[in-house]
Amino acid sequence: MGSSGANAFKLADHPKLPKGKTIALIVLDGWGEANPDPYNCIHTAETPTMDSFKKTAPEKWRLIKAHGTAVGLPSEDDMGNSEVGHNALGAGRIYAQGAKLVDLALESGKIYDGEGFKYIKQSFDKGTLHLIGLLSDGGVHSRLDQVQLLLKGAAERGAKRIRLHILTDGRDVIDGTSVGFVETIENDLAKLREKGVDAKIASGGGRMYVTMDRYENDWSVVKRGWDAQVLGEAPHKFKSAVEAVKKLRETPKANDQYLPPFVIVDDSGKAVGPIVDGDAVVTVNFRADRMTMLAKALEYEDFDKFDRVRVPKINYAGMLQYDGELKLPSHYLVSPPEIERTSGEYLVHNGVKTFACSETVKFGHVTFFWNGNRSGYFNPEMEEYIEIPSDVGITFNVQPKMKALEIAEKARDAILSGKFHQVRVNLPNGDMVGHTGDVEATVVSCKAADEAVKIMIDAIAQVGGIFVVTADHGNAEDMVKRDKSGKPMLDKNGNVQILTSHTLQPVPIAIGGPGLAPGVRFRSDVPTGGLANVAATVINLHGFEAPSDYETTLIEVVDK
Ligand SMILES: O=C(O)[C@@H](CO)OP(=O)(O)O
Ligand SMILES: [Mn+2]
Ligand SMILES: [Mn+2]
Repeated sequence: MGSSGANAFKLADHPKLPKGKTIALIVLDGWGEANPDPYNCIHTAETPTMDSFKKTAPEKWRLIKAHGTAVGLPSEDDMGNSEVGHNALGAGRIYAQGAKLVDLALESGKIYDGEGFKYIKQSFDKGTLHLIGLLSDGGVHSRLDQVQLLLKGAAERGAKRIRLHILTDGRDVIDGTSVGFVETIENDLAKLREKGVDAKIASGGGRMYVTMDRYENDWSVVKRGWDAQVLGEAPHKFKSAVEAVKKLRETPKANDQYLPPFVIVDDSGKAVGPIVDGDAVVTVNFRADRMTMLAKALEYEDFDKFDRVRVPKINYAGMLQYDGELKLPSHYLVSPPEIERTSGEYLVHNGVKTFACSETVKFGHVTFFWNGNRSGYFNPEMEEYIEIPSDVGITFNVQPKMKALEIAEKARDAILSGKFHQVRVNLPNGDMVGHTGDVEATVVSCKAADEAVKIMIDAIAQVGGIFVVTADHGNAEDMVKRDKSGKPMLDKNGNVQILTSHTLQPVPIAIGGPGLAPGVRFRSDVPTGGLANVAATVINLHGFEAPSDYETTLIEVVDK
């Protein structure tokens, strides 16, 4: 099909469901379902609105899968995340995602035959190959084994001088694991050196403080990385990265996510790996949101977000292309999934006016990811997207309510305005505060999210509309690392190991509201339904049949 005119997007009328209802489509970020437990912050928190759905209308409440192959990830051990979750929610189909595509390209060796690798290879003779990215096996933004394979593959194909610029994690993996990951990669580099490749770690820093900001929330994060990676300047200088990470973790409250930037220096105190003219650079994260800002800094000639001081002439490629619309970066090692004909695009072609809103840290989730990794509007006459500025310079346990109230109020106004048929929001609380590992703050955050849901549901009641409340993956419902039997695991000091990452849990979906036609309920014959089934469901509730290649709808209409 593709974009052969509006007709290609025409949807058939739903045989039973009416058009024109206002639908609030609410995504609670990081809100999974798990057994009651002291580390289940959603259970601990007062969440009367979310609880009421299950209690009062069990035939309109169910769980759906939000991790692993149900969202296009390599295996059932892969926790869900926002990118794949919102892609599935918006696109209604399951696409092999970045992690999987990179695995396949590395396994087959095709990664080395592509245009992107040939492009960076031009620098191997005279220049240095720099790899910049998240160093962990979290599998959300990058994966250690992929970096290891790429390192080896590049060395075998002629890279003589390699520098790594690492970002420590602690968000997709347990805090404190950075040391082990750095040791592992140092081993690999030592083996390469034995083979005559000059391979070293050149710089580093914690992902949330250095480089991996998103949606232009705080450019100073990217600047800190630029200074270390490109200019070779950082407040902390060390002889080795293992020493760096160990030392920096000794300061009170140190955390892998927030380690300050450091550079590795030689005996004379000179940085071992600034990026200079003639070098090649690969950003090794496959996921887009937290690499886009750096990609702009590396690629754009006109750039005014911070003073780059020196802009080296480099051959730069992303692991993937991070933004298909902006064609950013223009060179990449693996082609991203081609997500097209998303529900958002169908709806604008069928007269459904859409409003989308979140705060900065999740704004791209309900727009860019939702629309298949596409920036901007399909049709500005039919859509309005509102971004509420997120707090900057704090960790979100300090303000766990975040902007939930503001998002809900904007959505409420949009619902009451009568201008929109779909009002879509993401409430970040469970996820963003869950990632801090602060259990008490996460409880507060979940309550705030629940209150926000109530505001929107009340507005829907006023206009006779419909609500669909769901989530993109788990996080706040389980805040502790568990052994196989489910018991919390302890570290060597006897403290429980706090889980800052997402989970493998399913997420709830609830539908309701006075506009929901009588007889609508969840089908019982889609037991393995997942996030990708939501798009067809919502399209039905707007009064249309879903495209035939979409994952099936979760609802049926029984005669009443
Ligand atoms: O913060 C992020 O980048 C990820 C975790 O790595 O979370 P989410 O997928 O919820 O955006
Ligand atoms: Mn999320
Ligand atoms: Mn998250």
